[in-house]
Amino acid sequence: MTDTTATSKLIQGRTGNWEIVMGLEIHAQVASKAKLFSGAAVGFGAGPNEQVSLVDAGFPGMLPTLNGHCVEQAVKTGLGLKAQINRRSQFDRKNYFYPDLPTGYQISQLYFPIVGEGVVEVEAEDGSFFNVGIERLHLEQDAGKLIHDLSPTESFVDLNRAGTALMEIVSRPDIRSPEEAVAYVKKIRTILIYLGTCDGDMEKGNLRADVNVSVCREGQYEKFKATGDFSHLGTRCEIKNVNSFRFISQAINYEARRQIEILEDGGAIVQETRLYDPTAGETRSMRSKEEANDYRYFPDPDLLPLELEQAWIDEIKANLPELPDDKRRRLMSQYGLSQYDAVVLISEQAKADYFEAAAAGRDAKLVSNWVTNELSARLAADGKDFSESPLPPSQVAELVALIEEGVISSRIAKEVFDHVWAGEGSPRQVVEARGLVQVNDTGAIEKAVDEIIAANPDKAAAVAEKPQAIGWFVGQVMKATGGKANPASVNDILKARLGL
Ligand SMILES: Nc1ncnc2c1ncn2[C@@H]1O[C@H](COP(=O)(O)OP(=O)(O)OP(=O)(O)O)[C@@H](O)[C@H]1O
Ligand SMILES: [Mg+2]
Ligand SMILES: [Mg+2]
Repeated sequence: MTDTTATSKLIQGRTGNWEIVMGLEIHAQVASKAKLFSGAAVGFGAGPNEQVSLVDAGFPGMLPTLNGHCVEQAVKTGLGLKAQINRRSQFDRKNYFYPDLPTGYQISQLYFPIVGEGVVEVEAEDGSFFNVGIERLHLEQDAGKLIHDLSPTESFVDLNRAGTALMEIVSRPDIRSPEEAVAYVKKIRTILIYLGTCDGDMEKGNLRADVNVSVCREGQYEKFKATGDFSHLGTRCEIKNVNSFRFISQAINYEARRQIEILEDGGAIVQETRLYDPTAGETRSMRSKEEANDYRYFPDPDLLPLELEQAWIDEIKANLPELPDDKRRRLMSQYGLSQYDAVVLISEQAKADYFEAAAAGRDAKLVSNWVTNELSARLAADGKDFSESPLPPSQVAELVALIEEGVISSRIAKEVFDHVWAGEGSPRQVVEARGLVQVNDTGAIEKAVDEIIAANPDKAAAVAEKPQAIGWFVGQVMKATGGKANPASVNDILKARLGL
C-alpha cells in the first residue's frame, strides 16, 4: 500500500482506492486565572494538589459557581469561529468512575452547547484554502492527573488540573488528509491565540486533539457530502489526546493504513477509542467506544441553564481583535503583499505586528522578506519569538531604508544585519563604522570594469556570443570593490563596455 502525494486524497490499496475522512475534537484550556466552577487558581508548575478547592475535590455539599470570564472566553471563541452563539445553554453531568475525577462525573454540555455551527477557513500547504465546518463548541471541566511512575507500588492523584475550564471544539468530518488535519489544528490554535482565549501551548497540554479517523472507498465521500448521510462513511476510531503536530500526522497515517488492511482482508472496523504510542509509531486499542447513554448524561441540578443577553454578546463581538483571516486580507490590500507572504506573517500575531511596525513608509515587500527570512531564522535559532526580538522593528526599517536609498546593496545588507545582530549598533552606525557604503561613483566602477576587461580579453570576446557570461564579470567587479559597487551600475557599465 503506498500513499499518493500530499495533495491527492486517495490512498491506493490492494483492491482499489480509499479515502480518509476525519473529524477532530480539540480540547483547548480556557485562558483564565480561575477554574470553571471554583475560585482555585489555574497555573502551570504549582506543587501537587496546591490548586484545589473543596469544589474541585468533590467534597459533599460543595456547590459549583460558574466563572463568568470562562463563559465570555467561550463566546469570544465562538464568534472567532464564525459560529452561532446559543443564548441558552445548559450544563450536564457526564457520569463515569475514574480516580482522577473526584465527583464521579464531569460537568460538560451535551444537549445544549454554548456555541453551535460555524466554519473555519484553513490554508493548505500549496496555498489553496479549504473550509472545515464546526459542529459545536462546549464548555467542560478537565480531570485531574494520575501519576504512576513515581513508585512501583503506588499511584498518585494530582487534582490541580481538575475543574480547569476546557473548550471542546468539535469539527465536522470535513478533513481529508493528515496534512489538512495538521493545518486545521494550526489554524484553530492561531485563532485562539489571537483571541487570547487559550495560550495554545501544546507542550503543556493546553491544546490537544482527539482525532476521529475512518476510511471509505473512492467516491463514497462525495455521496456523503451530497446527502449528509453518514452511512456512506466508514466506522470511525477515535485517537485520544494527540498533542503535537507531528504525532497527529503520524497517528492518522498509521490508523488509516490499519483500517484499510482490515477492510481489504474482509474484516470490519470496530468503533473504539485508541491511543497513539509515538515510540512504537502505532495506535492501540484503549477501550471500545462508549455511547452517550453509557454516561447517563443528565442536566446538572446544581447549575441553572445559562442564559446570555444579546447585548452582551454584541458587545463582545464589537470588541473582538482583528482575526488572522482579516489580517491576512488587510496585509495583502494595504501593503500589496502576496498571499504567501501574508500567510507567513499572520501565522504568529507577534510576527505580523512586528512587520507592521517596521513597514510603515518602507518597501513592504522588502520588509516582509527581512522579517520572514533573516530575522525569523535568527529568532528561531535562539528559541525566541517575535515579541522577544532583541532587534526592534525600527532597526529592520532602518536597514531597509538604507537599501532603498541606495546606500547599501542587498548583499551588503546581509553583512550589516549580522553586525547589527551581534550588537554593533544600528544599521546606519554599522555601515559608517565599517565603511560599507555602496559605491555609486561611476568613475570608480568604470575603472574597475576596464581593468578586468583588459586583463581578460578572451572572456570579453566570448561574451559577445554568450551574453550570460557577463555574470562572471559582475562577480569580478563586485570582488574588486569589496562587494560595495552598486550592482545596477555595474551591470549598465559592463554592458556598455562589452558592447551588449
Ligand atoms: N465516520 C466518521 N469518520 C470520521 N470522523 C467522524 C465520523 N463520524 C463522526 N466523526 C467525527 O467524530 C467527532 C465526534 O465527536 P463528538 O464530540 O460529537 O462525539 P464523541 O466522540 O462520541 O464524544 P466524546 O466527546 O465523548 O469523545 C466529530 O469531530 C465528527 O466530525
Ligand atoms: Mg467530543
Ligand atoms: Mg470524541
